[in-house]
Amino acid sequence: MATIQWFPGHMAKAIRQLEENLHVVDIVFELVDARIPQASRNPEIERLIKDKPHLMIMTKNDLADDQQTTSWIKAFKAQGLPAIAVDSKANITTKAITKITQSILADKLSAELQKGLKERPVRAITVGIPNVGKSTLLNRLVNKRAAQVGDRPGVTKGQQWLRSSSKLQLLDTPGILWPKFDDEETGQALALTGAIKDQRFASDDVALYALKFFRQYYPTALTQRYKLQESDFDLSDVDLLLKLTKLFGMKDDYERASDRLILDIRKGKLGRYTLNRTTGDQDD
Ligand SMILES: Nc1nc2c(ncn2[C@@H]2O[C@H](COP(=O)(O)OP(=O)(O)OP(=O)(O)O)[C@@H](O)[C@H]2O)c(=O)[nH]1
Repeated sequence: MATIQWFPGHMAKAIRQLEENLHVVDIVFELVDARIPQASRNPEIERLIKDKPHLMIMTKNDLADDQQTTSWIKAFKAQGLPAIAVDSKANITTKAITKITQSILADKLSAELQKGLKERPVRAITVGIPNVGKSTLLNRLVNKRAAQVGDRPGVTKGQQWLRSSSKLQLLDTPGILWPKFDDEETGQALALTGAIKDQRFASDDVALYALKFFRQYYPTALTQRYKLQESDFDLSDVDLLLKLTKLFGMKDDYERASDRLILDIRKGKLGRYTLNRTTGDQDD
């Protein structure tokens, strides 16, 4: 399997900037892809954030398996991490995030009021791996008519606070983390969802991973989409990929067929799915 080349210089700079920005925010919005809540998490994040209040935002929830999302929210909560799942394209997202943020910070905010301080907006930064949906969420959260609220002390030069509402402001520059994968499955899950650039992986490897996974967890989605027979499930993953290649009219070009399968899955044509399963929770 190809290994991602993260340039140490870029990584160090991103971390430095994140550490600087952490001083000026009340809360960190850590974004993970709801289809891969584990693979899209950077394991260093907790160390970087330290004691800062922290909200897990599971993006692309419209593409993920609802039951799994519910289990993941519970699992995060059990680790002391409040979590919410969102579709950044939906209007209700802003309200839901503002509400949960206010409840996480309720004690801090009411203590400030009791001290006689003025009511103020909460300040947040979004962080997450490339392609997880940081810009899309930021655009959803920000009231574009009155977006910029100007430079404030402490913010890295050139950065701005963006106003979401009277209750919430966001740093315009998200913190970029990198995915880390020491095992093949994590890499394949990242590749299948499009979190990693395609050319880094052999598409047939990713397609075989996808077939194995869908056969186990969403067999009906697979049979219905490609009009497979139940007996096709007796085939090995490789033979099933070859069968799909024929069904797609691609003769023996299994690489092209792999690309097509991957694209179908990414676009949600096989329905909603979650690749990282919470333990002890199987459906189908
Ligand atoms: N279906 C769905 N797609 C989403 C959602 N959020 C983001 N996307 C899509 O995911 C892709 C990546 O979103 P971006 O907002 O550009 O991600 P990013 O984290 O800012 O990416 P980088 O700039 O690479 O760090 C885009 O094609 C978005 O349309 C969501 O909630 N649901």
